[in-house]
Amino acid sequence: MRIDIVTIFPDFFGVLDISLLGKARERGIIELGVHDLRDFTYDRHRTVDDTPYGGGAGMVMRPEPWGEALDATLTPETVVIVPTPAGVPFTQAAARELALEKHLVFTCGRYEGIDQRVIDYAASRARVREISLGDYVLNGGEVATMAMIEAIGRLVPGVIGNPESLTEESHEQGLLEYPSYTKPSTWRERSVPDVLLSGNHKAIADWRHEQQLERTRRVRPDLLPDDQ
Ligand SMILES: NC(=S)c1ccno1
Repeated sequence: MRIDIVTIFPDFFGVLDISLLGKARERGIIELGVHDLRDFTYDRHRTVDDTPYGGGAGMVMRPEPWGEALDATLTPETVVIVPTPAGVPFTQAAARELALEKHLVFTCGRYEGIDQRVIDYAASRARVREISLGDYVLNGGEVATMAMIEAIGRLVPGVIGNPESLTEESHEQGLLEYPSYTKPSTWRERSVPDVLLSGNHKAIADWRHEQQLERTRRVRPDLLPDDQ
């Protein structure tokens, strides 16, 4: 997979050189390109924004630099991801789908957002997904892009050493994950549930599933299937 990010804060993504994604890049599983939107401007001040038509507070990102940034990154296989509070909620299912794509371009808006014609133009050349991390407003798309790259990148085939470890995580089966424990068996007078020490694999699996249901009922009843 190749990922391109267009942003006015390219240094923000330096952290993607380390950890799991850093290793995936070293192994050639994921390629990453970070592009400074100001490199697609030609005025002395490298201007990327201007006042909104129709008035109103704040500034809007100009279409011209974005058009050139898209020209430099789009391919017929690209999925353009626009982080925006006005987007479709991001889910584990979306992360799984996007992890199978060949090329993602993240467009990090700032100010009051990107001129709408940029999104419309992008949609004439590639698939575009406007995605929200949640019902709250950030100062720009960079934090959301980082979170999505983490969620998507770890699902790209070959990135996680043991794919089985992905199957029992929260939201993978539509339920929240069960509680986990490790040594010591007793810590500050709190002991690990006896079933986990029993060696009875069926009893452990049943207990874990029940814990998933109980935690999901308590914390996220909206995720429960109707028959649970
Ligand atoms: N909620 C999201 S993804 C967002 C992007 C920019 N501001 O909020």
